[in-house]
Amino acid sequence: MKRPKLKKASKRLSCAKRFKILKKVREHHRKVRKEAKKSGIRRKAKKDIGVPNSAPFKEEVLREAEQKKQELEELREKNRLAKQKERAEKRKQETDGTAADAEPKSKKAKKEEKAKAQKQARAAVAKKKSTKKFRCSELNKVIEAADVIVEVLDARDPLGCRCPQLEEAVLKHGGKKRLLLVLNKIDLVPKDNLEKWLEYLQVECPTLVFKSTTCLQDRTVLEKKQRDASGLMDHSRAGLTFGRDSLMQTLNDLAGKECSDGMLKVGVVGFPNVGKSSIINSLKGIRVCCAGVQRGMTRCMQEVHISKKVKMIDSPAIVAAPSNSGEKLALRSLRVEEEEESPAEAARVLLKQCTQEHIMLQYNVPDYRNSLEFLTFLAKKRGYLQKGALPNVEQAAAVFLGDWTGAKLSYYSKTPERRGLPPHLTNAMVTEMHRGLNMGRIHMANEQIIKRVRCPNQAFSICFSSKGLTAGLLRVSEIPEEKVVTEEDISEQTQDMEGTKEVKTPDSERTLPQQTVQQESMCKQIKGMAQPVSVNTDLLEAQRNNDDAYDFSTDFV
Ligand SMILES: Nc1nc2c(ncn2[C@@H]2O[C@H](COP(=O)(O)OP(=O)(O)OP(=O)(O)O)[C@@H](O)[C@H]2O)c(=O)[nH]1
Repeated sequence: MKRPKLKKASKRLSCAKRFKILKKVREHHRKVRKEAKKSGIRRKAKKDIGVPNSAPFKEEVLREAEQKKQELEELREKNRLAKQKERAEKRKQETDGTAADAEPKSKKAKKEEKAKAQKQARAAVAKKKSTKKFRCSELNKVIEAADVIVEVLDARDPLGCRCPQLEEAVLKHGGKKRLLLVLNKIDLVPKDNLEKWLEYLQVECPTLVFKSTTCLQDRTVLEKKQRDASGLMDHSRAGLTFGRDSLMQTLNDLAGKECSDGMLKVGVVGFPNVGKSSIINSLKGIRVCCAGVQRGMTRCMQEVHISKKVKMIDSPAIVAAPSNSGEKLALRSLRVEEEEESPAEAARVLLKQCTQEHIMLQYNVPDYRNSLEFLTFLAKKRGYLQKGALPNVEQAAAVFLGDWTGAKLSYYSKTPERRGLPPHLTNAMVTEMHRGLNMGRIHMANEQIIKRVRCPNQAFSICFSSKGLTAGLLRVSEIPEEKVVTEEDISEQTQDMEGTKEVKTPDSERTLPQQTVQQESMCKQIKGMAQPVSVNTDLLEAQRNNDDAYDFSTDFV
């Protein structure tokens, strides 16, 4: 039997199917909109509903609208043309450099010139401050202003740090100015040696031992650390100060006795890198003066209030007299500073004053025949290499010299046999220097400090033969004129150097070493601008003798 036909298919759908369709539609619309947006088709503009026929004055309204439309179009066209013109002019100015553009340019140039002039002025001031004459005049100002002069001595070579001219300049005031010796860096010398030196110096002048903190931070860093919960107190060896109380007590005593206005001015003087600034920083408890391995960091006098009664004055280092022997000058790298001697030469002179075994032990290098070999070993060991993986002897020498004035190397000098007072001191002066000081308390404090401080073992320290007092220049007139290298000189020299580099002569064998020597000397003069890259002339020699050497004129096509 045939089945009856159904009336009509039902439109009923399951919900899932219905939602699926709706979703698909939405997606499709989204896609269309996206594509329309991409192709720049805007939404359909709203249809103007026009003016209904029933409106009164329909004709006038339409005419007015038309007029407005035309006006708007004209304005748009005008703007478009003006913009076009402006753009064309700008382009023209850019290519031709017309007057319109020259104005902002000249402003820029003026600004640049001003900045350059300011930079030059600053450089000139910095240069002036680094001259020996300026340093000397600043030191004289400190001596003049201070009631007490603290002469800082590096405990590793106390005699070499004493300047008879300075002591004379202080003592000539006949008791109005007091002189104190402070034996700093006591943590770098063996205890026995320190005690001997203290005994030796105390006979001539009141001496206090001191160990400065070498890792102080400035106020901002300190405050930040205090705020930070993890900021713990620095109890490391470098962070400890010894001798602060003793020195402060002595200065407070002097402030009570010597000072009428209640504020004792204490000038801190000495040769470069003996630790003048570090002592002031240690007394203050924060980093107020610049201290560091670099020589001659302090250039101007700087006053620091330590307490209500005591004010310290940091001073630039004493200028050493050129009449001093090479051995004395080498230790504090004084001639290297003036670029009168190369670091390698100063290192050679210094090595001659030391026992070879001690140097080998300290630097952990094998037996060496001469200073050059030692420096080569040191350069290899520390990885100071230059082009072609050759040991950089000059760098090794500079580091070696830095060690001798820095904060780590342990060496000591033996006390000389006493043969009376030095020529610049008299018995009356010595008595005057000890007047009013509680010497018993100072001795006790010194002993206590020596007991507490951790000193290196004599067996691991370098024994060094000191060459005695170092003469200094205290009169500005005695200092010879220095040639101040200006920025112009530098740029001229650099240009010359570039010129020398460009010279091409057929006989390259002769010109190459000459160029190198010129460049090296120039580089030495332009300190800080470039690192001298020394060329191993032996290598060049070897290349010249090498028959198989690559010939560019024949092999290179
Ligand atoms: N181990 C040790 N190092 C110290 C001590 N005092 C200073 N130093 C280090 O010696 C170096 C020189 O210290 P400075 O305070 O800059 O010496 P300065 O005499 O003020 O130097 P200039 O201002 O350049 O003349 C720094 O690297 C200090 O960390 C000390 O008591 N012990």
